[in-house]
Amino acid sequence: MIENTLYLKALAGQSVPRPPVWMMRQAGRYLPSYLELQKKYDFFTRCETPELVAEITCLPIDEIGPDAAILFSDILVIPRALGWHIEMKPGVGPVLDNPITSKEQALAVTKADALEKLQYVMQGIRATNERLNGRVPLIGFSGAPWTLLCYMIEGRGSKDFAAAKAFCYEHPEAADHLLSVLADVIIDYLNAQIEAGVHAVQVFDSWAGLLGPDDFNLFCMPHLKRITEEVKGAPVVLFAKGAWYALERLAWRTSAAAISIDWTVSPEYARKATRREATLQGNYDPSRLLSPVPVIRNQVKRMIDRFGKDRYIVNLGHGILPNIPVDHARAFVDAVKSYETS
Ligand SMILES: Cc1c2[nH]c(c1CCC(=O)O)Cc1[nH]c(c(CCC(=O)O)c1C)Cc1[nH]c(c(CCC(=O)O)c1C)Cc1[nH]c(c(C)c1CCC(=O)O)C2
Repeated sequence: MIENTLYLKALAGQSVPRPPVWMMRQAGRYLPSYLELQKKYDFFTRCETPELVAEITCLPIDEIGPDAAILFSDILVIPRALGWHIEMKPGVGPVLDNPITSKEQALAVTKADALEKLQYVMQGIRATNERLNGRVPLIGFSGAPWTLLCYMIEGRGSKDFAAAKAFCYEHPEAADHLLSVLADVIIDYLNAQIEAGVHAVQVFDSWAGLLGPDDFNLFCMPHLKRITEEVKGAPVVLFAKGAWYALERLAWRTSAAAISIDWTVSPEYARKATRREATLQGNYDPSRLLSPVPVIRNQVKRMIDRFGKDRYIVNLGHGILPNIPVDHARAFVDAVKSYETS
């Protein structure tokens, strides 16, 4: 039994006294307690050790108090399970040792034993639920096929992922093969997470907005749609960052329970684009958490007034930044908890 059901109620479209709140990347580098663990263990050791996963996932629950926990892991565990060696370089981000450069390499990718290699995540989920002890629901997640392809071809983070885009435009069949295999793995992976005990899953398509509407239809939409249809037993939330033009499609032509949005669209636009009936999540500008606390409080209140308290999950429009003072993160969450319609 889950004590705090606000997040799950919002996903189910049920009325709530106030909206739930959590923050993307809430278990991360703005927390001094996390930085202590970062010094002791390397990144993928943290991801692969169930006790550390449980401990890190619970840090923000104990210190900040959001209404849901997100499993500590990373989207790049999938390319790792497919055989890529990845290093998380401080100040640089993820670096893959031999990114895909040829059509032949992309066509040779199969799902192989990826799910077996990811079993440590399921162990992490079980350990986390024990530690959470039903206080809040646990969110599982995966990267989306397009965003994972970006890293597998580019080999590292990039402003425009120009090499990944060029590859897809030159070799559309090979790109489609890779995206389809990734979707297969993601479906198995999310279903296994649900079986292990997560209460909802979120699919991060962080680089969707690098594509225009037509290319989004080619490289993102069919796979996101299939994932929402084939992941069973828990609500699926889609976050296609930057793809404001696809809000209507994401809400109504997939089986997603909610759509997460970044801060470049207004609440009014997002509600209108999703015909006012979808559950939306977002969309506070992460940099805005640098504002003075009274400003954060006012902006959160106004944001809830504009979205409405129902069918709404308060969140940031992208991950929390490392330089956010913990007090400001707490003020964001507290502002939602003290929300009253007046
Ligand atoms: C694109 C992406 C990645 N990872 C993720 C995304 C999608 C969300 C987004 O767009 O922000 C998702 C992610 N990564 C991490 C989580 C854990 C749960 C959470 O608190 O949200 C989640 C949900 C831990 C992490 N993943 C990473 C860290 C920081 C490195 C460290 O702690 O040593 C954490 C806490 C490293 C990471 N992982 C990734 C990058 C680009 C980097 C380096 C830059 C950065 O730090 O943001 C890939």
